[in-house]
Parts: sequence; C-alpha cells; structure tokens
Amino acid sequence: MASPASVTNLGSKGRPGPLPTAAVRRGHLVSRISFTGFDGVRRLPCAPGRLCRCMVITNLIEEKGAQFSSRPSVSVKADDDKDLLSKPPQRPVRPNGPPESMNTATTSAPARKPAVATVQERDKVRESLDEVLEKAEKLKASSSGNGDGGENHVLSQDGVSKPNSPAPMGVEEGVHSKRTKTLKSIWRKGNPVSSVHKVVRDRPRTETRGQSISAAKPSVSSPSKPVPQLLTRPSVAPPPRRPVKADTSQEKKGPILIDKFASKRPTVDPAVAEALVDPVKPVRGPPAKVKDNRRKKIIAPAAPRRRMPNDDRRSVDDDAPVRKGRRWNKAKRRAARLEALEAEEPVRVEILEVGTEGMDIDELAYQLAVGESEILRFLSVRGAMLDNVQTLDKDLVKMVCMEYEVEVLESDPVRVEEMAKKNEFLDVEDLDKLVARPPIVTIMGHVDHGKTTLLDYIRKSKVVASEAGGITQGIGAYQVLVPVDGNPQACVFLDTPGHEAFGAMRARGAKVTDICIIVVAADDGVRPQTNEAIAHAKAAGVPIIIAINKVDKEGANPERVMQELSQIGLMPEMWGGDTPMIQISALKGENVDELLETVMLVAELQELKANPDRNAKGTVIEACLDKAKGPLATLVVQNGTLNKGDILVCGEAFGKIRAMYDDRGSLVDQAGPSNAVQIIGLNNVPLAGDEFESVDDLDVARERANTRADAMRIERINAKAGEGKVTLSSIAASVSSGNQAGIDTHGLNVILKVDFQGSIEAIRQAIEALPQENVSLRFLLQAPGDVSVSDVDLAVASEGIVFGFNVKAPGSVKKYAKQKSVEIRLYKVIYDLIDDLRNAMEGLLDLAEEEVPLGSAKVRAVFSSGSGKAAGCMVTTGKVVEDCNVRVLRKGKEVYVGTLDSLRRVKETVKEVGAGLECGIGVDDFDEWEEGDVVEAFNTVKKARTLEEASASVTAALKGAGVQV
Ligand SMILES: Nc1nc2c(ncn2[C@@H]2O[C@H](COP(=O)(O)OP(=O)(O)OP(=O)(O)O)[C@@H](O)[C@H]2O)c(=O)[nH]1
Repeated sequence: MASPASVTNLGSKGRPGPLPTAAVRRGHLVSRISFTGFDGVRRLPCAPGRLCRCMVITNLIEEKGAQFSSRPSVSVKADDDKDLLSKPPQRPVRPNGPPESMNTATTSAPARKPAVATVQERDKVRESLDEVLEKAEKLKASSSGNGDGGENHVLSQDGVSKPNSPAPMGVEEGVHSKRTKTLKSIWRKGNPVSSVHKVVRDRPRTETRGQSISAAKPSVSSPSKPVPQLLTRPSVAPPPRRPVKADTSQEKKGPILIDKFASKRPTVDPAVAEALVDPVKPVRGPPAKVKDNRRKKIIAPAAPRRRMPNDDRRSVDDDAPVRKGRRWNKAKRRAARLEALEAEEPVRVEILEVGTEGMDIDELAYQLAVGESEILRFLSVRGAMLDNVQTLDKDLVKMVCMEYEVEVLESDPVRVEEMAKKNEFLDVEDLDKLVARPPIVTIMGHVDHGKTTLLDYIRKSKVVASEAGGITQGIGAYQVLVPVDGNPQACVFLDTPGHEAFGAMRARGAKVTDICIIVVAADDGVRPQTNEAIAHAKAAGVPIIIAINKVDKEGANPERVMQELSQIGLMPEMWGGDTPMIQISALKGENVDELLETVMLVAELQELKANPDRNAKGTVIEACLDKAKGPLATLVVQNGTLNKGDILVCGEAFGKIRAMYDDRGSLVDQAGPSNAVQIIGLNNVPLAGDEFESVDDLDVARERANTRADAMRIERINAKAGEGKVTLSSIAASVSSGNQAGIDTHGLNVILKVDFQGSIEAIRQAIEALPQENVSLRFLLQAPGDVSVSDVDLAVASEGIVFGFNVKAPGSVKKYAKQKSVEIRLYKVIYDLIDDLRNAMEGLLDLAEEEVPLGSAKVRAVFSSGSGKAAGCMVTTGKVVEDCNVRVLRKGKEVYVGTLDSLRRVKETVKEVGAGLECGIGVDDFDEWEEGDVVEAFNTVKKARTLEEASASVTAALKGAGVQV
C-alpha cells in the first residue's frame, strides 16, 4: 500500500520528486493522486480514501511535532475511531478531497471534481483539521498507553523511526521467535551465537506472499541493514515508515499551515519507490471494489472485526486498506509467521543441537534444507517405518544428520552428580568422596549366538597367563585387564545366568551391571532372546554395546543385523546413532580387542564412581548351598569396601563373613568397589539379585532379614499364588467355556528348592520340554536352599507341591508339611524330578474317550416297529452287539451317533449278530432310516492321556472353535 510519505515523494513518472505543494494546499492533491494516479495514467495500488486521510493526518502530526509516525494514526483512525469516519469534522473537507475520501460512501464522485478553494472553505478546512489534530493527539496518547497495534516508534540516531516494541505487529514477532529457535537449535562450527544469527539473517530471502504492512516496515526504516527474510516483498511494499523529524517535541505546537506540508516531506526510500512502481505487482481489481468492501464495513460497524489469516493475503494482494491495530490478532500474526517460514529459503546448518525428545520431521527438514519426503525416504530405506510419525527420536535425527554431514550436539549431557544420585547404591554423603571404579559388564544374547565363546576368549586372552588357570569358574564373575592407552585397566565380567525361562534373573543381572554386551550372531540376526536381553538392559538403564558375532561364518550378514537392531531402537553409531556395534568373531578372537576398548570407552563416559570408605553395599549374583561350607554367595560390591568379619544382611539371609574368595579362588580380606567375591558365613542361601549391605551388629542384621523374609512371604502368597501366565490353555478355557471336547485346563503350583542357582536353570529348561497347554506350571518360588517351614506355608496358601533337588527337608519341616497336608518330593536325579512332575501334571488331566470298532452293517429295508421305525440290516464286517454305540452314515456322511436300543434276529432279541447274518436294529431317538445307510458299531473306553495327546486335542478343539493356534 502506498502511503502519504511515498506518494508525496513520487514524481509524475513514478520517480521521487517534489510534491506539488500548490495542489496540496488546495486540497486537490490527494484526490487527484488517489484516483487518477500521478500522471493521470497510473493508479496507485492503494485505496484512495485511506491514502488521502493518511496523508492529511500524518502531515498534521508532523506539523505538530508529534513523535509518532503515520501508522498508529491510520490504524486507530481506520479501525477504532468511527467518529472520524462518519462525523462532521471531515465533511467540510469533502470538496477538497482528502477527508471526504475517508468516507467511502462518497469517495469516488467528489474525488474527481476539481475543488474550488475559497477562503471560507479554507477556514472550514482549518477548523476541521484542528479537530482532526486533537483526535490524533488523543489517539496517540491512548495508543502509547495500550500498545495496541500502534507500536511506539522512537527515533533512532539517524532519525529513522523504529519500533521499540519487540514484536509490534506479528511478523516481527515471527522473526523474533525464529531467532530464538536459531539460538536454541542451530550452531555453526566455530561461530559464536551472534554470528549464527547473522548467518541466518543474511541468507537470501524469497518474497513472502501476503506480506503485511508491518512485515515490510524494517526494510523501509533501515534499508541499509540486512533484511530479515520475511520482510522482503517489494511488490507489496508496505507504507514506508518515514523518518519523523528529530525535533518533534509535543510542546512545539504552532499554527497549522497547510503550506508547510510540502517542506516537511521526507525523502523517499528508492526501494519503496521502486516497489510502488514495480509492474510485477499490479493493482488487483478496480478501486471501486475495495470501496464496496469498505462500504459494507461502514454500514455495519458493529460487526465482529475478527479476520482470518487469509484475509491478510487478500487485502495485501488487493492493496486494500491496511488493517491495523487489534486486527493484527494472534491468528494473523501466526499466519504471517507461517507464511514467512514457508517462504524462507532454507540453508543447511552445520551443527544441529538435539535434545532427548528428538525433533519434529518438519523442523529437521528445515534445518537440513531438504524435503520431509526425502528424509522419510532415507529412513525407510534404512528400515525405519515411520507411518504417521511426526517426531523422530534422537537416534534417527543423528542418523539423518550423518547422511547430510551435519554434526549433532546433544543438548542434555548427563552430569556425573546426577548419575550418582540416580544410583541407589550411592548416598548423598558419598558424592564428595567418589573415586573411579572398574566397569561391571554382562554379556547377554540369544542361545548359541556365542556368549560363552566370547567370555572364554576374553578370559583366556585377557587374564594374566599365570592367573588364568586359577580362576574359579563357579564364582560367576571375573576380572580382566584391558589395555587402555597402554595402561591395563580392570574390567569385571559377570557370567550370565543364561536365558530361556530366566528372564527375572537376567533382569537382576542387568541391574548389577554398568554395561551390557549383547551378542547377536551375524548369521542369525535378532532373535526373541536378543529382544528380551535388550529390554532388560534398557529397563535397567544400562548402556548397550552390540557384538555382532560370527562374522567369519558363511552367510553372515552384519548389515541385516544392524538394520534389525535399528528397527527396535538401537541405531548403530556408524549410521549416526549412539549404539556401538562391533563386528567380531569370538571363535577366532577377531575384533575382540576393539570390543573391549569400546567397553572401556563407554565406561569412561559413564564416569563410574564409588566411595570405598564406607560400609559395603551391593548385589548377590550367585548363591548355592555347599555341602561342606554351607550357604555360599557371590557378591558384587557396588559401593564401599567389604571386609572379612563384616556382618551382612543379604535378602532374607544374614550372617558374619567367615571367609572371602576372589575370582581366582584366593582367600582375601577385602573387596573394594566393583569387586566380586564369594563369601561363607550366611545363615541361609540368598537369592541371586538380592541386595546386601554390611551392618553394625548381628541383631540388626537378623531383624532386617526377618522383616524382609516376612515381607517376601506375604508378597509371594498375595501376588503369585494362583496367578498363572496366559497360555494356550487359558485361552482355550475362555473360548470354549468347557464345551469343547478335549479341552481341560489345570494349573500346578510348584515350589522348587535346589542346591545351586544354576540347577534352577537346568530344571526349568528340562521342564520347558513338557507340553503345558493343559496343565500350566506356576513356579511360586525357585531358590537354592533346604526346604523350610516358609516353603510349606507357601505351598499351603497356594495348594502347591514342594519339589526339592539335591536338598534336604529337616524332620521338623517334614512333620509340619504332614500336618498341613503338603507334599514334599525330594530328588537326586533331575530326570526323576521331571518324570514325577510329568506324572503329576498328567494326573490332573481328564481321561480321554477312545472308540473301539466292532463291526458294520448295511440297511436293506426300513419297517415299522411299534411307534417308531427299525432298520433291516445285513452285518457286513465284525459284529453288532447289544447296547453298543452306533454311527449311521449316509453316502459317507454321519447322520446319527447314539446307542443301539434293540437288536433282533427273526423277532428274537439277541446279544450280538455276526458278519453275514441279517438283523433288525432299532434306536430310540432315530427313525429316519433309509435303504443303503451304513451302520458302524463301536464301543468307547476311557483312557489316560499323555501331556502331548492332551495338547494335540486342545489344538484340535481350538481349531474347531475357530481359534488360530
Ligand atoms: N564360526 C563361528 N562360530 C562361533 C563363533 N562364536 C561362537 N561360535 C559357535 O557357536 C556355537 C555356540 O556358541 P556358544 O558360545 O556356546 O553360544 P552361547 O550363546 O553361549 O550359547 P548358550 O550358552 O547355549 O546360550 C558354538 O558351536 C561356537 O563354536 C564365531 O565367532 N564364529
């Protein structure tokens, strides 16, 4: 939109030039320019009425020395001060054009009339202008008070009016928010933040559609400065904010001399002038249309003035009168911001800062200056399925950035103190006494993927030769020395408890560890237990290092493994993620050193610390009952120092340490942080995963152990008794409600006591071979140690059976069990235990009915017999016997199954009829005999089923019920 300032500086050819002062004086200029253009050919792309009024008011204000530009005046006048639009003070000016032109209802015709400036009329004009001036001053005062749209402008050094509000008109706010974002997320290598701004601001801008008056303001007010991107559309040049005269004190009010207007004219910015004459932005639509729109508004001034963002575009494109003030509502500002963002020409950043929450795809695309679809395509090639995903997690962002060679900075480095506080083994008092400790590493993974081979290789290659032979295999942990920068550093590896049905124990193992190596065979890929191991490690918040093993094998495909892992949230470092993945051959020892170095690097980043000068705390990683030594427990010290003679509480067990052995089987007196030792002296066998702590005296230890034992007992009884996992049989039960033949479901609660923790795994593995579709086993407790009274209590509460393997049940416990009618079964051989368990499970199964065929007969005639009908048959095979079951088949299809009620031969009732003889057969509830039917005679017997047979019948029954199995 053109403005008074720009108009007054344009010559008749559209170039800057002097304003015809005389015409202004006569009040002609505005109307002439507005409606016929400067030279009578070219029309201004601006609403004439608004233009005229702007000019008059602006110049009046300038004359009065007001310190605000034309914008607030126009804004308030146009929108808020209806008086000015309709009240008489403007009327007297009407013949001269400008004021009248504000009233759109009367604009066009009078504007074309040449005005006759009589003295009287001029006086009237002066009077009316006085009034206008007063109003302008009032409005100025009010606008400066509420800040509404009429942004306060202050004079800069060079006399250029600049907004002193941070975001006066929305678009500037958009710029502001953009800058904030830039600050937060964009960093450029070697550049300070301020230069980042500069880079962003200086980059080339494209034109912005729908640019509003305020959007263009800065380009006018400081044309020599870099133009913010969204402030650039010359063809929709906003009203230039002309510099207001520097010395414009309110007090300096002189008489209003219209003649002065010309001399006060500011010089026009050439860019603005060009914008105004720029032919690429022609006026859209005739002025009359604009006038009509405005007329509507005047007719209904009370109508809501809220406008949609699109209206901006239309009004700017049409060069309709600029709406200001509160019409610049939030929606409008947002629309302007969005448009500006759309129109920006993105420049790829060099460094991108990303938080843990990741980043929206559109934001990432913007920062990388690529299309969203390109990013999505790239990710889908990498195997990431992102349907309906709006936000990429940190790893995906890194991966994409790596592709575009953009460095990623993580915005939230975890401070060691925070980590320390998170670790439950550290107390607040420890924080200022922390020293570095070796990492504790666990190796997990799917069966046969090479865990043991890797552990063996590490053990053989990294334990000092003289010590290797002395390592006690049973301790479940050993320490190796890994050279880091030439210095051997300690690293503790835990023997993992295996996998299969041992999820809970593994979860405990992962909790103890600082780093988890997950072994994935390159020829097999991610398997169920790989997922399980990853889940445990993630749940425990343990960093994961992937060892892609067996790369030496034919068919090895490490890329596929990486792709599979990336799909479950582990993005390889080499793809921009943060999960180290090392390709190794555990068998040949290839790259195992690199794996260990990575372990140490990750450990270093974790800044693992502990306070050795305090009582010991840690976790039991293995426990067993030794016939000679009594309960044995392997402990990992996670904080403090454990000493021989310390009194420990260890889950439900307690006692004084009588002896301590390290991983080489040597007696030791002390174990510091991260050390694993085997101890003797507990009163009972603790559970792997139990936490331990050294306390001051035995009484405290006993009390705490008993409290814990009670709590655990109640927990087991309440939480576990009667609880079964969802199995096929439970589904079957719910589907069939017992109506389907062959489905019978049962649960067997088991309390398993063993000599070693490792035996549990062996027994569980063997038990897994038993089909459990019909009888599900619920292990309420599986622990090392002799059978105790509390085990019997648990069996009572859950109606379970106590199985003991290589353990004893003291006489008092046996007596107690007898009183409570609890069965204790003790075994020395694992297969005996399994066989008995199988028998117990099969004993719960319903007996199956089995058919025994007798013979068959063919129906030759049908005749009446009493109230019903009977079939005259010839026995073709076997025999038909009294009271047997019969099945009637017609053309191969079964039409009846039931029991034979009468069997006759020549009117005589007989017990059986053999092959080759005729007989009469009658069935009570079946009369629809037909010649040619086949009668099959059979008996049924009840038979015990094996678990496998029961399982097969369940499967068949489920299929019959339409359940997919
Ligand atoms: N070719 C090749 N074979 C390997 C490699 N690592 C392990 N194996 C073989 O894979 C098989 C299983 O290895 P283990 O180390 O027992 O696997 P595991 O994961 O410990 O198995 P479980 O203890 O049963 O869970 C063995 O026959 C190993 O010799 C390797 O890097 N290359």
